[in-house]
Amino acid sequence: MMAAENTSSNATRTASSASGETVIRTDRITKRFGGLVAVDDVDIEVREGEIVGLIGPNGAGKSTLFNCVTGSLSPSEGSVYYRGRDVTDWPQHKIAREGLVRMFQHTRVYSEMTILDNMLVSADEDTGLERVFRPPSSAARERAKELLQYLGLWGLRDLHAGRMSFGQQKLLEFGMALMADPDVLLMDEPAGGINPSMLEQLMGYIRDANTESSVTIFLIEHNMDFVMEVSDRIYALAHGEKIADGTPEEIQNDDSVLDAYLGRE
Ligand SMILES: Nc1ncnc2c1ncn2[C@@H]1O[C@H](COP(=O)(O)OP(=O)(O)OP(=O)(O)O)[C@@H](O)[C@H]1O
Repeated sequence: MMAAENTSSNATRTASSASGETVIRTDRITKRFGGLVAVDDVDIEVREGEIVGLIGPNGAGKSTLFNCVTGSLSPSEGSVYYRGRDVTDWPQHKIAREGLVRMFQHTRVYSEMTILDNMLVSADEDTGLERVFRPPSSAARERAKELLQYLGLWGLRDLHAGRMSFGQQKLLEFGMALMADPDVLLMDEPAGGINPSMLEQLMGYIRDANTESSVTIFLIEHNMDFVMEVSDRIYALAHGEKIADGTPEEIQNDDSVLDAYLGRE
């Protein structure tokens, strides 16, 4: 019912993803830093084919929850499941090998390398130093070319990444993430610092990755217009606790979400 009031593409995705297998699940995750409870007893679930948003005021615990899911932090309590397997104590690189790729708020492109080389070192072919010393396969080169053309960056391929604009670097980082052929992509504020004209473009790329390359997407976002438009479902955190989850429309009308953003207790 709610989904039908969204855009038609959103409604279609919501309908098709509802039956999807659970890809990520957290079971009562708590993360403490000393006396501070950054994430407090949080259950979330991301299903195959969904775009799921994670919102909340500054310090709500969003990045900490992401870090627990990707294995860069160990939760103090609770469990993380990836496709039904308990991965709570798995190191980050082992979870990443299962296809869970993380993008960061601040771009992590290699600024002294060309755009094309940034793409090639991101191919999902080798690990560690092998990536640097082994020449990329022709398949990786082909894929890099295809993605750079798609992202409008092929003409700039020989430019050092450090010379690109911030928005272009974010696009490059998105391309690098796709080179790893992700199963699930966790994006930390994809719209942050992007100019308005690039936002639509970025949303299109995220949707294409989801619909055409079957990438399940879980994203943290402060830009409300963006997260409401792109997400099938949204979780809201405040003070480490899950305060709401639902369709974008449900979240927009949720009193506890409004209270959290307005600072009302
Ligand atoms: N490594 C750490 N050590 C101590 N405290 C931390 C650490 N990481 C996060 N915190 C604290 O945990 C709380 C949650 O932080 P977190 O970065 O997860 O929030 P967030 O919702 O991602 O915030 P923002 O939107 O500002 O990025 C904050 O009070 C933060 O100061």
